[in-house]
Amino acid sequence: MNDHTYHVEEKDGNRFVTITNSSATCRLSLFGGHILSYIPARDNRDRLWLSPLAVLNGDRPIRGGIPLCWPWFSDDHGKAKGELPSHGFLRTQMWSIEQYECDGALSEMVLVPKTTKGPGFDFNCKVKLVVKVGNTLSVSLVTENLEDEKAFKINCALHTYFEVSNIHHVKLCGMSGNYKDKLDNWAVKPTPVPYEFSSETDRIHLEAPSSLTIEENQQAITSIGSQGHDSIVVWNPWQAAASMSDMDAFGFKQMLCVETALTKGLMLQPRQSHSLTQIIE
Ligand SMILES: O=P(O)(O)OC[C@H]1O[C@@H](O)[C@H](O)[C@@H](O)[C@@H]1O
Repeated sequence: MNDHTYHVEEKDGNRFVTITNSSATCRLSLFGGHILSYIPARDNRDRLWLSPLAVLNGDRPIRGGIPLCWPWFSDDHGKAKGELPSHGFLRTQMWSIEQYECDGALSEMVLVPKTTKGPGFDFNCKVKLVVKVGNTLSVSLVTENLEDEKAFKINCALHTYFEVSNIHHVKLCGMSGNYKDKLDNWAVKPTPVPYEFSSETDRIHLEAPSSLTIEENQQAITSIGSQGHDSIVVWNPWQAAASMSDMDAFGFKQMLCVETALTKGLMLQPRQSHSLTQIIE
């Protein structure tokens, strides 16, 4: 492997791509178009958390990294809960590489899913994931409406699991306004100040800051830029991790999901395109 290429490895019916350049290494799974790790060369520290129990063979969505939610978020698909897959169907299909470029320090890969149609969504559109690996990791989920006359509604999210050393010492900085609390029947509550974590957390923040920072022990460890979103989702399962088969009971201590999301329903007009971007520094 040289600095200007990427490497593909086949394992357990899945294909894994490693992009390496002078700035960073990024590993992704073609099942789900799913980024698994992002390690800048300057400090060799993975910014993403991947569950040691994650299932990577395509049997189920991958726990950790950057799952892609599309064309709906969570169970907001208009049908009874469980009738359609939570977070949509992009994260459970094979993707392929459409384009790749690298100048030695910055690599850009474009991936496309096998299909954009599935139960619950039957519109003509193009979806692509644009991954830029350099001193920052930039991920854009782009949706283009290819219908001649029909508009359609989408929600989506870059459901990123950030690695932390100990959630008890973590603060999320830069958030304001109200959030809807899924754990309290969607009650609307003010964002806590300081924003710390001591129990299960599942919140849709209704304001959409373009810049957030995860601090640990008063030190900024990861910055999160967001574009094209209307909300930010913050999730940590805490004790509920114990009942998840792909997460160990104490895995919640090492992760925090901060998700750049569209949850309010975006109407995409014919020939219009939308890009949801997260930039990790
Ligand atoms: O287990 P999943 O389907 O990957 O979802 C994980 C979590 O994803 C979050 O985005 C949701 O707000 C939570 O309610 C959900 O539990």
